[in-house]
Amino acid sequence: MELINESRRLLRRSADREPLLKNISCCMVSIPPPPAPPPPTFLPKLLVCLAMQQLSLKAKESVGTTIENAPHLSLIEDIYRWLISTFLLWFILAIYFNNIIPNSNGVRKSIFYFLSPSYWTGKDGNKVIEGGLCSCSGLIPPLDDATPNDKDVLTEENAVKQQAANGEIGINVVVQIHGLTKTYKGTNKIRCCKCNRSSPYHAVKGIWVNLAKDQLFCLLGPNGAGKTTLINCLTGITPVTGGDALIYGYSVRSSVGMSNIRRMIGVCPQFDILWDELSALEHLHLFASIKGLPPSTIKYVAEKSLADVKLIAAARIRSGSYSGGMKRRLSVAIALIGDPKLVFLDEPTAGMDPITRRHVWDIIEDAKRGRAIVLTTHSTEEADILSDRIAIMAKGQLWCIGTSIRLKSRFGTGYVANISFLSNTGGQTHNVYGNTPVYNPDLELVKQFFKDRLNVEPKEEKETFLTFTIPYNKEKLLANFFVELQDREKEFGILDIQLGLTTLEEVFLKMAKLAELDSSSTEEDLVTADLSPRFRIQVPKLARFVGIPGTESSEYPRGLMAEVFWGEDDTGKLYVCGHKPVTGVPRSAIVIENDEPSHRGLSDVPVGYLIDPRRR
Ligand SMILES: Nc1ncnc2c1ncn2[C@@H]1O[C@H](COP(=O)(O)OP(=O)(O)OP(=O)(O)O)[C@@H](O)[C@H]1O
Repeated sequence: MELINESRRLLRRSADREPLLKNISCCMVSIPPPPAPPPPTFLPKLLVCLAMQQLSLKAKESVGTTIENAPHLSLIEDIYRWLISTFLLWFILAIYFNNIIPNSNGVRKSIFYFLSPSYWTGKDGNKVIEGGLCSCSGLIPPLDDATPNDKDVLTEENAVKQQAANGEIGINVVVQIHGLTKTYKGTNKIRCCKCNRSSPYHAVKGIWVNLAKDQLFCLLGPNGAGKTTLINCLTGITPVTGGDALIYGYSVRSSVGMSNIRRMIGVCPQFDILWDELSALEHLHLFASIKGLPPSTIKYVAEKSLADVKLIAAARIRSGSYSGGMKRRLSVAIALIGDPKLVFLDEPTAGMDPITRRHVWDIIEDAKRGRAIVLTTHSTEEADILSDRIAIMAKGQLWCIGTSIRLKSRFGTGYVANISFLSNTGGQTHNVYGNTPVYNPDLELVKQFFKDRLNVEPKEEKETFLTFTIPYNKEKLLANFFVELQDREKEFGILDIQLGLTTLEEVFLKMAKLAELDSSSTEEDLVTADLSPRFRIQVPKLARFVGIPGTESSEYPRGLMAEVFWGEDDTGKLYVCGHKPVTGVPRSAIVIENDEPSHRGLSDVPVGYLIDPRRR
């Protein structure tokens, strides 16, 4: 308004009118002769203001003229033409920038993507790329072609490779993953005239696996194993860097394939993607419409889905006010709506109470029919109950694959026998259900019985129970052993005997440990530092006082040492950022660790040893 008032004031001054008109005619086409509009500012909002102003001014002047002769109408037409053209310009720019600016997953199209014919034809080749606009991506180091450590993973890999070589996909196979690799590029970002480089990270390292129809395939793994990355690659959220995956025969590497895949899949992402302002019912209506359900069925389908996930009572409440568990249930309902042929559930029951979780398990169990489900979870119980096949993933690789029983029998420590005893309080023996005096529990006798017959010691021992782990090689003895144990129940004061396989959790922990050991054997735990022009050594990470090997002399019989200081670079890597002057190791100092350099160092640079100069 200030601008309009200012322009009015200017217009009143006839001396200023001439140059102002010139200005206007430069910037706005076909503007009729005076009275001229105020100076253009190129803002569409202002164009509307101008139009309104002109309309009110001219409406007064046009009193008594016919509508055709009204002089202000052509001006308003021009202004609207400008509005439409600027709208189109902004709209096209919005689409362009939306495509070239990286999304939350760092994925974008190339700057000249619109020049590629594939963009317009929809044929293959219209690929997305990763990285920021102002960052130069580093080179991706090649991934070593590692052979799986586990024989079942290797068998699966060979079977898929064989099928891929013959170009065949089994009748029941829904997803065929061909050596899928995902490497997050290290980027060089320029910040404050400084170039920060982050190193590339192999999140998924060449996975070969077939996923079948009517089955739930579970990916178990510790944090950062690469489960979500694998799902993101299969759902097209993030582009793969190597290998491929065929979903119902369509490749995830092709944009056409991906658009066909998207029509067949349902996804429950790890983090709920919901609109706070919409209710559960509105969400389901929206997704049902997007998935192309006939409008006449949408209401019924949406209400049924809500009933399945027990959200009927909250159907019309805005999702912004839902609890975490309610949001997860809504996300599960969204993933299953529209009868998708393949469903990805990324930690679907995270944050749910045990009752709701069990209810969602029933829904997932029912949903298996006629489709394949890929589930990631941290709950071994959930994996055990729901899965037809389980793969344990760590450090981007599969460490084992198979049914729950197969994994337990291959990687579990054996059978677990839990023997519960009657409680023995205050010299009186009681049945746990009442006060009826019963036989005295004799834990020692039972321990001896296990020792004599199976040669096993209790793994856990409490006043009222004993737990034994029985190795698989004793399997043949078990039938007679437990018959005898049951016969002597009263003599031993046993209340209950339970025999089971080792838990999936044990298998999970074992695999996670194996992966950890494997990576720590290859990861660097030494940092090279120059303690002076003379002394270049490898310093154990976070060491404070470091002895310099080979510096013993008559002056310093225990050699030289330095106190070092640590810093972290922008990528989180530790480096020696400083040190105190090199001095002799005090006589009283204690050497904490002095591994042979050949065991720890990978180069010719000697490895410093840890010392504590203050301890005596
Ligand atoms: N956009 C990204 N850029 C760089 N590294 C990433 C990116 N996304 C994930 N990573 C890294 O890839 C690895 C695998 O991450 P991912 O989220 O797939 O693990 P996850 O198994 O799903 O873990 P969680 O169980 O915690 O969800 C992690 O080390 C993570 O830091």
